[in-house]
Amino acid sequence: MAPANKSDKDRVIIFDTTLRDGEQCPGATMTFEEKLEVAELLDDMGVDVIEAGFPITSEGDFQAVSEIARRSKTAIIAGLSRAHPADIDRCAEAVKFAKRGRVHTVIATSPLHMRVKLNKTPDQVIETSVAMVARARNQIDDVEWSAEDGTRSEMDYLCRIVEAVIKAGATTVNIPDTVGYTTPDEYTQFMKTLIERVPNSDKAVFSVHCHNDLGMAVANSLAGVVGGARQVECTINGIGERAGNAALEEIVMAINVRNDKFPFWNKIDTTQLTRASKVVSAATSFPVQYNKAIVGRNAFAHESGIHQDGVLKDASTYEIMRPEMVGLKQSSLVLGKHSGRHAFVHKLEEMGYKLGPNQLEDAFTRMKALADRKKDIYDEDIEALVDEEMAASHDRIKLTSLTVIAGTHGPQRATMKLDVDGQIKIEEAEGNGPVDAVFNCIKRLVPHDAKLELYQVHAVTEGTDAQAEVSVRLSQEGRSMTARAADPDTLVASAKAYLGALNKIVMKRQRDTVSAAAAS
Ligand SMILES: CC(=O)SCCNC(=O)CCNC(=O)[C@H](O)C(C)(C)COP(=O)(O)OP(=O)(O)OC[C@H]1O[C@@H](n2cnc3c(N)ncnc32)[C@H](O)[C@@H]1OP(=O)(O)O
Ligand SMILES: CC(C)C(=O)C(=O)O
Ligand SMILES: [Mg+2]
Repeated sequence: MAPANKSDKDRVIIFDTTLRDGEQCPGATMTFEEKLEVAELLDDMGVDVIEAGFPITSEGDFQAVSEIARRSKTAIIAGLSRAHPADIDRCAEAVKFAKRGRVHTVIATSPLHMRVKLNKTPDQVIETSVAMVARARNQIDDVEWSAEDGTRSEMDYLCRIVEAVIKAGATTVNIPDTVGYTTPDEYTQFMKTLIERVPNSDKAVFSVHCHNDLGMAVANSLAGVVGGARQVECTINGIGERAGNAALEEIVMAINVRNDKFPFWNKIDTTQLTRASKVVSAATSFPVQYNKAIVGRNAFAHESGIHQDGVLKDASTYEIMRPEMVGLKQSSLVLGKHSGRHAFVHKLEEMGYKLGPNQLEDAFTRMKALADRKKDIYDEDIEALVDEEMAASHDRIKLTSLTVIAGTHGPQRATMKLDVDGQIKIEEAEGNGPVDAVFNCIKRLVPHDAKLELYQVHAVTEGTDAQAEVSVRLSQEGRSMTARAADPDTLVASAKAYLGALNKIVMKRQRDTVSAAAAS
């Protein structure tokens, strides 16, 4: 039913061709089961017409279209066919199982395509179109006719052929921008002129089908609707021939968000858009570009401090739609080198940390330093960084700097600067490997007889730039102390972990001395 302030004439029929035009692009072929899964999802999310395939293509495509037709709930199931008797019959046979089926027949109408590709005169193309639409209508009530390369066709000729196919029984007339050539104002005018000049245009729904060769598929589709079309052909994630088709999620959200400019309505449940994007991406193995409108992983993510601060104060500062509208739980604040303190504090609070002003400032500085070296900062990185910050706040021995020479030509050599009770000390040491050199350096700087009982390294997150988390256990006089430290540099993490355990030993010894003195 139409929303309160809208009528049926403002309704835009959403025709999804992910399973036909989407699947046509190299590498996007889906299995039978994947096609069924995508079709079910499209049906559930309120797509009006699902173009399930091109039945003459192969036995597999015929079976997929037939099965999708059998399982269809409310959507019309369409199949594509050339303007060829065998194609039409095969298509009608496949979609006949649907509650509502559609035969979609296509033929090119541009001078170039008719002459070079079809080797037919314009009159022959009209004759064939009329015959094929009539043939389809003899088998099914719902017939769509498409003028391939429509936007490069001559207007007078297009008016003639469109009038003829509507007379022959076409219920939908599609004027594709097959090669993504048109522009928004041109396409609005094109559709307007065609609809005005074709005498029986009120007997069919006019449709747009735009390709993205110049990145204008969505803008052109909307412009075509402004020009009078009431069906939009599109695909999930904008997949399709060459640079793709108009993206369904972008069309639908543009109509929802800018209804002042596009005063139309459709039946899509927008909260399923994110899921649909993921299902199609998985089925086709086509990754979704990070900055893809609506469904890209950055579409509702903010890393810049000024933006994060704005979003925390009021999301509408930097978001023109709420993430819940497209099926996301919430927008995300990603920490990185562009982040500010507001977002950092917010993230810490979310993770259950409450730091004092000095600790917070230190942790923030270290997060920035880490972000300069590491591409992605995960919650685990923050956790490692803050835990270490809290543990290190009372340390008597602190690492100031470390340089290690490693490689195939040993011996490995470490140069280390430590702050020991406020005094800066520097030393060099060699070792049997870089870690050994680092630990030998510490022993020179802070002589001790603790034994190394455990040394363990693992990656905190994924990737070659992941932080290394090192655990070190030292034992002295029957007591063991363990410490952990994380850093993108494994040797720095090793030094910090060793010093963490050593600090614990020193602190413990200090506490024991104080309590012994108190007892005597
Ligand atoms: C703009 C679009 O997206 S249109 C849809 C494009 N999609 C596809 O092509 C995917 C499925 N296609 C296929 O599986 C095959 O191309 C088939 C089964 C349709 C045809 O295969 P073949 O018979 O081997 O022909 P082939 O694909 O090599 O050539 C196409 C033939 O169809 C003709 N043709 C092209 N478009 C049409 C049309 N709309 N109506 C009638 N004939 C057409 C061509 O002129 C050519 O005919 P010719 O052999 O007399 O020169
Ligand atoms: C089959 C038609 C509608 C098509 O995909 C195109 O012209 O791009
Ligand atoms: Mg196409």
